[in-house]
Amino acid sequence: MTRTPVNVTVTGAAGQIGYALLFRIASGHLLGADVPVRLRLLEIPQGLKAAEGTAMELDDCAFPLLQGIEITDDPNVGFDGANVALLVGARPRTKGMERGDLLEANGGIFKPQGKAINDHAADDIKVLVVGNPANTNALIAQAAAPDVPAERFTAMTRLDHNRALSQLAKKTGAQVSDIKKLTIWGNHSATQYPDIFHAEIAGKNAAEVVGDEQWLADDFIPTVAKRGAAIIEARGASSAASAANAAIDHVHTWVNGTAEGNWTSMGIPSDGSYGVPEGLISSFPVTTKNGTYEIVQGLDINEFSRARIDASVQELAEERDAVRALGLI
Ligand SMILES: NC(=O)C1=CN([C@@H]2O[C@H](COP(=O)(O)OP(=O)(O)OC[C@H]3O[C@@H](n4cnc5c(N)ncnc54)[C@H](O)[C@@H]3O)[C@@H](O)[C@H]2O)C=CC1
Ligand SMILES: O=C([O-])CC(=O)C(=O)O
Repeated sequence: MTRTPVNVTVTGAAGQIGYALLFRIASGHLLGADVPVRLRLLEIPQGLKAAEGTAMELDDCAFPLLQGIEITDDPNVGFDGANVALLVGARPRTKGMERGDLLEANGGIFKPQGKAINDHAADDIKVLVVGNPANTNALIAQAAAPDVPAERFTAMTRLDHNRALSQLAKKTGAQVSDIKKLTIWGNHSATQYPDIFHAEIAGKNAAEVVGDEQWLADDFIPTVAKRGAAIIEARGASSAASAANAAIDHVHTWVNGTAEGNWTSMGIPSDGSYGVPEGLISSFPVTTKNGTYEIVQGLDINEFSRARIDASVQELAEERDAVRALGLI
């Protein structure tokens, strides 16, 4: 194997998403079947023992691509030389709790991690924040890393994107692989807006194929937006395997590119496109190529969509103002 190993840091490695994520990173699903990886598992002291157990299991898989595992509770060590950082460790939302409640508890985690990324990560660092509230946690980490290009901090809305693909496929009888150009706008929260007006199903406009605005408003959008809560209700724990899968998809697409004629959804710092205030980390339709991404421009936003995008962006602005008031950004 001639390629240089890529250093991948995973925080919250001993948690349920970590357990579903690490084996897929080590087996080549994150970066590619020919890319060796070195894993850094960052945990809090109480999580170290369980992380060691997971590392033992990773050893026991004898993954040919896995060139080392290091476990630490020190962010300065955890992010040293990191090329990819998956910030998963956070306090998960429990029954009846909204994401806003989590802002303060999680702010204390993401500020020091952002600083450690600033001081120690590799120059090409790419950051995906999974831990909720993901968009605003990404903003906190980014604000603490002024030397890292702002666009390297992203938040995960790929799970929402995948959920929307699946719901739309079910409704129309299409295969997921027939659906292209679906978009999640805004926050990874109940205000998010899954938009099918530009989506295509086997080349036909998805909104026209569905032809049922009431289903969109009263069924599709709330089902996708509240899926996280529905999983918690059913499982007694928040989404784990599907979240890990979406994290793999997010980074894989960022690094390896979107297919011609398609796009994906990522929470990224706004450049002001589509009226989203600059700097907010909001989900947009993006294409990716050679490890960079671009917002898809020039989409017509109808009234139905405009109101929903604005509502989610308003929530992001409120979260930003709240963490600003707490001195976290
Ligand atoms: N963006 C998205 O689509 C989704 C986000 N999530 C979020 O992902 C996060 C993780 O979820 P789970 O793995 O289920 O939680 P979990 O509670 O099973 O694991 C979290 C782990 O993070 C660790 N941790 C806490 N603070 C840390 C710190 N400062 N540094 C390093 N590790 C730390 C804990 O010790 C624990 O092992 C939650 O915030 C959850 O809400 C979950 C599903 C989807
Ligand atoms: O709702 C939660 O807390 C977990 C989550 O983000 C999701 O499943 O989308």
